[in-house]
Amino acid sequence: PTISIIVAALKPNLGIGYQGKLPWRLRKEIKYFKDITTQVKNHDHINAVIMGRRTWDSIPNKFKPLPNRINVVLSRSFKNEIIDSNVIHANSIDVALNQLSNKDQLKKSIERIFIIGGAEIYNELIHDSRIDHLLITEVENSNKDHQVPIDTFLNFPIYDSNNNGGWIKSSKSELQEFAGDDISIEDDIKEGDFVYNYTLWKRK
Ligand SMILES: NC(=O)C1=CN([C@@H]2O[C@H](COP(=O)(O)OP(=O)(O)OC[C@H]3O[C@@H](n4cnc5c(N)ncnc54)[C@H](OP(=O)(O)O)[C@@H]3O)[C@@H](O)[C@H]2O)C=CC1
Ligand SMILES: CCc1nc(N)nc(N)c1C#CCc1cc(OC)cc(-c2ccc3c(c2)OCO3)c1
Repeated sequence: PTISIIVAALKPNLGIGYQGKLPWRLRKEIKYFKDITTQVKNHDHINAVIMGRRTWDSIPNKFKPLPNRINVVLSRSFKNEIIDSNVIHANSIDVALNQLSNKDQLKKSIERIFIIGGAEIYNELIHDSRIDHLLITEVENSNKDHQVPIDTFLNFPIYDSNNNGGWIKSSKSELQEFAGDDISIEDDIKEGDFVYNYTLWKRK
């Protein structure tokens, strides 16, 4: 299965969190995240989401485990175990990927794997050659008089003019193809002071 990082980040500094939570509540963005991480082409398959322990802790209980997806939580103090049919604990990304490839212990085979945060996980895995795609929701603040409190940032090389870490932004039609026709990819979505766009990045 392909492995994609999926993240919503405030330009230009790529802020992604504040005091352990999301810095914003973007209704349509949450639906996009749910749809794109849940949707499978083959209904005998299921997708997996991999997240750091702090992100797991920060998701409100009523929303976790994220439904219709295998939830893998990473912690260095976890034993590697299957908690229930949809929750797996792992103490490294390698163990997590091995558990997901172990067909006989999973009811359905995995179609896509999404790395869903947070900062520590993103900033480690952006350098991992196993990551195939970046799905970045580029968020901008349209109200110059309103500062957005942020304390957590991505360290992604992709916007550096010279090297951009070998990543290149795909066209909107390539993103639409990745998402499939059931997911509408709107441009310049406005919610409150925020304007945001969904983007797909591939390796050169
Ligand atoms: N804007 C967005 O799209 C998103 C933003 N966020 C934000 O990110 C922030 C959380 O990020 P952050 O605090 O960095 O925490 P993370 O969610 O990245 O979790 C960090 C924890 O994951 C475990 N971990 C990290 N690397 C490894 C590894 N290689 N192997 C095993 N376990 C590992 C450790 O757990 P342990 O300490 O137990 O060993 C570590 O403390 C929050 O503000 C959240 O809202 C999160 C998701 C999406
Ligand atoms: C949903 C935000 C998001 N967008 C994108 N583009 N990529 C991501 N990786 C994420 C994420 C995430 C993890 C997360 C963190 C969180 O608080 C820190 C809450 C949720 C969350 C997950 C499901 C929800 C929901 C919130 O509200 C309604 O349903 C989900």
